[in-house]
Amino acid sequence: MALISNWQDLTSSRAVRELLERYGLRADKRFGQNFLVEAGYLQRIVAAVGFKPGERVYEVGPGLGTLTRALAEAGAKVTAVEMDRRLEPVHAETLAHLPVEVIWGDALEFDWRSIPPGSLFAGNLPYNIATPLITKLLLSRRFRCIVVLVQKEVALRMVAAPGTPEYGVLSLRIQHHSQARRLFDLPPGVFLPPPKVTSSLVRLEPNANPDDPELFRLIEAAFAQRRKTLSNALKAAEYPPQAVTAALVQMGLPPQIRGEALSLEQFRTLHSLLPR
Ligand SMILES: C[S@@+](CC[C@H](N)C(=O)[O-])C[C@H]1O[C@@H](n2cnc3c(N)ncnc32)[C@H](O)[C@@H]1O
Repeated sequence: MALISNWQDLTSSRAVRELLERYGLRADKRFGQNFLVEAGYLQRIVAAVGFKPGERVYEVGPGLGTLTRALAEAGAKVTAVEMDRRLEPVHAETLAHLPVEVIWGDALEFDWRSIPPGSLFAGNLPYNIATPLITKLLLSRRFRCIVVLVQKEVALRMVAAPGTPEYGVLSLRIQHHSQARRLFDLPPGVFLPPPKVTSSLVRLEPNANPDDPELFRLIEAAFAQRRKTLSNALKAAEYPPQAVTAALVQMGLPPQIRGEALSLEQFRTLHSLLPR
């Protein structure tokens, strides 16, 4: 049986099945393990990161090391955070002699503020941690580019415009901290095992905006009860109703407007008009 000697060796279902079998492993659902097994998509992900030769890329969830290896063979140094320790002996084969450092642990617990500003990120993210992880990456303010493979439904929420069903707190969080683009979709069949849903690649270019907890308290209150008017939703969260009404008038917005109709800019204005 051939050992893994380049990244293409990891890009077929058969090779990945053999590799798992050889190490007595099964993809573990609890860790969101769906391994990417299609070379063309991997190349497009590597290209989307846009690193210079020798630059470091931070990755979460290297899994068998497929994307990790593709990044390293394309000239990146990689620091990857992986939670599933069972993969350690696999990496000894798949990532041998490459400029890759693996940190074992939960990516949600990792101190992303400890890495240099202007860093790059790439990851085929486990579905269950995608949203909190992306939020943490943005709040760290350490990245100039973040490329993530997520469920299409999450990608649509990330890039949604006001007034659409997908628009919500995540869309506004992403917009506050970055410019986001959904680059392309990946069908379930390019993963092993195939997930139930389509995935999408999203590229974020973070800006320098710090967190604004008070603005996001307002936004969360506005979306806590989506079907209510903005005024009622904010009243329920104990914002002073008269001040909200006056602010809406000043902004030229109808009293019955719902939170989902407001852009980030409008939420910022509303926030500035309400008493602290
Ligand atoms: C969707 S797989 C991606 C594997 C590989 N990068 C690929 O593209 O084939 C997600 C990976 O994240 C790892 N993982 C799950 N939860 C994690 C966590 N909280 N912190 C770090 N890694 C995690 C899983 O063990 C798995 O290797």
